[in-house]
Formats: sequence, structure tokens, C-alpha cells
Amino acid sequence: MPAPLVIAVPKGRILAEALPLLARAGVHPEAAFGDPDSRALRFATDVPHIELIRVRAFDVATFVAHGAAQLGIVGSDVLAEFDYSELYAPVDLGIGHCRISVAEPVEMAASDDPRGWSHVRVATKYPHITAAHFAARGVQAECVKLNGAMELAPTLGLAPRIVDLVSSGRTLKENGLVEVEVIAEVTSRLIVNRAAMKTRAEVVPLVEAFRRAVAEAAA
Ligand SMILES: Nc1ncnc2c1ncn2[C@@H]1O[C@H](COP(=O)(O)OP(=O)(O)OP(=O)(O)O)[C@@H](O)[C@H]1O
Ligand SMILES: O=P(O)(O)OC[C@H]1O[C@H](OP(=O)(O)OP(=O)(O)O)[C@H](O)[C@@H]1O
Repeated sequence: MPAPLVIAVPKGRILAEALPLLARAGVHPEAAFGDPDSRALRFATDVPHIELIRVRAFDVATFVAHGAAQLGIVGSDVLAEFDYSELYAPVDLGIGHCRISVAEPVEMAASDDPRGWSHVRVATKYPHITAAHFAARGVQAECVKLNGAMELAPTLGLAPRIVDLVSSGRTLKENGLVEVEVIAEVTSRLIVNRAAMKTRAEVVPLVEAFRRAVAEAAA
């Protein structure tokens, strides 16, 4: 019996949008997958050789890059932050739309000119994206790494600016912040372990099934 093909899916907000795409691609997880009381992390599907694992968004890339899972669904923000060479991202799934941006307090923005920055101190979950963005503009960035609630940093004096994901802009607004620069647009991608793509014959048909599912969803 060959080892199952493992697809890593994030347990956060992308999951709700990813499930219909998985279904269109012909993969339906067992009932426990949708049960909030279940503590299981690994789930069978109605396709005999395909299993799903439910992990944190940032860990999807790690599982797939190391070949512990062969495929995964992850935001392009996470891909850009890690830049794993072992990952191939063949399909833009068209879900999880947001952007990664620089934000600062409204009062600060009123008299601030981003073109004049030479050094910035930034609270973020994305230190590599932040450093690369500012380095490309010749600005030195000092990052304070947080795992969430970046919006608290400016008012509490941790860092005057943040780099975080923005969608509706509601989180920034409710915390007295305003977006001053967009670094990149973000969507979720299907990712594949490069070695698995070559050695597991089931991978390419599954990638094609996802490609069709995205086209159908967009039609
Ligand atoms: N407001 C948003 N709108 C749309 N997509 C988002 C938004 N926030 C995050 N995302 C996308 O969803 C992914 C997972 O974000 P989510 O907030 O579910 O994870 P998290 O709670 O930060 O992660 P963790 O599981 O580590 O706590 C992000 O990497 C991004 O691609
Ligand atoms: O512009 P908005 O529509 O308000 O969305 C932006 C918020 O969404 C994400 O957080 P999430 O809700 O996933 O919480 P977390 O980062 O604390 O997990 C992101 O980190 C922002 O805080």
C-alpha cells in the first residue's frame, strides 16, 4: 500500500473558503473534520489515498517544504515570508484576498511622508517581508516580531508602525491606525512539494483538479 497523499490546510479563516474548492476538486473530508469539538488533526477523505491535516497557517508551508505533506493551501503572504525553494505554487486559488501593508497612527500619518523615512521600527508577524520591502527602498527596518494583535504596538509604545494584513480595513480603523503603504496583494495558493511532484504520480492530476475547480468557481 503506498503512503497516503497528505494535503495540509490552515485551520484559520482560509478553511471556510478552501472547503468548497476541495469539494470541487473531488476531495471531501470525513465528518470529524468539520466538528469543532474534534481534537483530531489528521483526517481521511472520500478519496482512498488522500488525507488532510489541519495546521496553523504558517506551518502549512513548513509541512509541505519538508515533504511531511505533499500539497497545501497557504496565503501568498506566508510563501513570501518563508521563500522555501522546495515549494512550487502552481495554482492561485483566488481565495483569502487581502493585502500586506504598512500602517501607523492617524495623527502620525497627518504629518508623515514615507519618502522621507531612513529608519523605521515596525511591529510585525512578517519580519522578512518587512525587511525586504524597506531594504529595496534603502530604508533600514528594525522589526519587533509579534504573532498577532500588531495593532496594539503603536499606542503602547512597542513600535510606531506596523506591517500587517488588511482586508476591510476595519481592524486598523478601530485601533486608530491608517494604511500608508501597500507592500503586496495577497491570495491563497495551492502549494506542492517539488520532489513529490516528480515522484508521486497522483500529484499532477490533483493539481489539475484544483485548477479546474478554481476556473469553475470563477465562471
Ligand atoms: N483579514 C483577512 N482577510 C482575508 N484573508 C486573510 C485575512 N487575514 C488573514 N488572511 C489570510 O489567511 C491566512 C491565515 O490567517 P489567519 O488569520 O486565519 O491565521 P492566523 O490566525 O494569523 O494564524 P494562526 O493559525 O497561526 O493563529 C493569512 O496567511 C492570509 O493569507
Ligand atoms: O482589515 P480587516 O478586515 O479588519 O482584517 C485585518 C485583520 O485580519 C487579520 O487578523 P485575524 O482576524 O486573522 O486575527 P489574528 O491575526 O489575531 O489571527 C489581520 O492580522 C488583521 O488584524
